[in-house]
Amino acid sequence: MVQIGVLLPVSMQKAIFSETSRKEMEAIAAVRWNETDEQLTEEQACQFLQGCEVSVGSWKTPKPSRAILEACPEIKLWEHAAGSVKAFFSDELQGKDIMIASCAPAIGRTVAEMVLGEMIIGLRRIIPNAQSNRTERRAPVPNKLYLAAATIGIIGASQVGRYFLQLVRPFGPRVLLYDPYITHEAAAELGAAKVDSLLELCAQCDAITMHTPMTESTRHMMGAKEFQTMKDDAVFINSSRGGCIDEQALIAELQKGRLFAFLDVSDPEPADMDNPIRTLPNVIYTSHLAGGQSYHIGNQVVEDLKAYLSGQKPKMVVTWDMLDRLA
Ligand SMILES: NC(=O)C1=CN([C@@H]2O[C@H](COP(=O)(O)OP(=O)(O)OC[C@H]3O[C@@H](n4cnc5c(N)ncnc54)[C@H](O)[C@@H]3O)[C@@H](O)[C@H]2O)C=CC1
Ligand SMILES: O=C(O)C(=O)CO
Repeated sequence: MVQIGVLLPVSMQKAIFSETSRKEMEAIAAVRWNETDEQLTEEQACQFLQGCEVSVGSWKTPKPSRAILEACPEIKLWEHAAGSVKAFFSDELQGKDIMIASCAPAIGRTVAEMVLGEMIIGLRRIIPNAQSNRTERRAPVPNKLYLAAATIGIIGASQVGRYFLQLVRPFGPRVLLYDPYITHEAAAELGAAKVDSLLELCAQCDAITMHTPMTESTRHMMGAKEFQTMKDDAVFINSSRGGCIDEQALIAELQKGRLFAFLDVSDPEPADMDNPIRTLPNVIYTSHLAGGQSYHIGNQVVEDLKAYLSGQKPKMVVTWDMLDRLA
């Protein structure tokens, strides 16, 4: 039986593996579980992974370093029980015969669910109304929008963006998509209309959600011009990376009371204590909790292992050529 080493600390194992997925994994492989809640050192990981063909790690475990791969030459698959794996691709990995799989698809579902909730809450003006009801006997019912009547915009046809599209489609909004790497036809198949200009998306949408990776081309892509072009009272949601937006430019618009923002990320992260996104009434700032840990991740780990053991590829194998477009 193939030997699998699960480097994850016990608390994370509990958060992502249900009893069922744990048993499923034990039925298909000889699983060595890390029995501590400590973050293993690279040296401990080298010991732990002796004889293993698959390693299951995350951010709270050592990365697939040259030292580990040389000490444990049987390792062929490094399963990352989390999202972005870009940081793994250092020169250390060049020439190493290892497949790196990411659980970004599983995390995407969790993020998309939160974005859907935020968009509904934002469009219905639930938060300002409830805030006013703290001091007013009956705060006026504001002009609010239902999803079916709204035009919404997605920046980045990413996995999160696509899951979000799946979730939101039944509500019937008009959906615009901005992503230079997708064709108009592919966008239409997803149920969205591709726009070629970000400003056009900003001008037309009642709510915009951002799902790009942090790259050279996305740094501050939502800047002063874009935020100023957004409609009054539009909702802006960022659960991607803080650096994808010019936070100061957004704050300037928020201070005019024009927009309502949900920010799950900031730049830097966490935001400084005196950052206005913590106190402005028209911002909900959360501490990078959209993805989190869920059974979706453990389920994907098991599915990926099954695929690997039957000679197929895990759901998302990340290769060098994908990195400049990836989160
Ligand atoms: N808040 C949280 O807990 C989480 C945040 N994230 C973040 O969400 C974002 C999306 O993640 P995934 O869905 O995994 O991304 P992904 O890697 O699946 O997709 C990235 C998408 O961005 C598009 N893109 C690249 N450059 C672009 C540009 N200049 N303009 C427009 N689109 C561009 C690509 O074509 C691709 O469709 C990432 O920043 C990721 O780090 C992901 C998971 C959890
Ligand atoms: O996977 C990611 O990119 C995350 O932000 C995890 O929360």
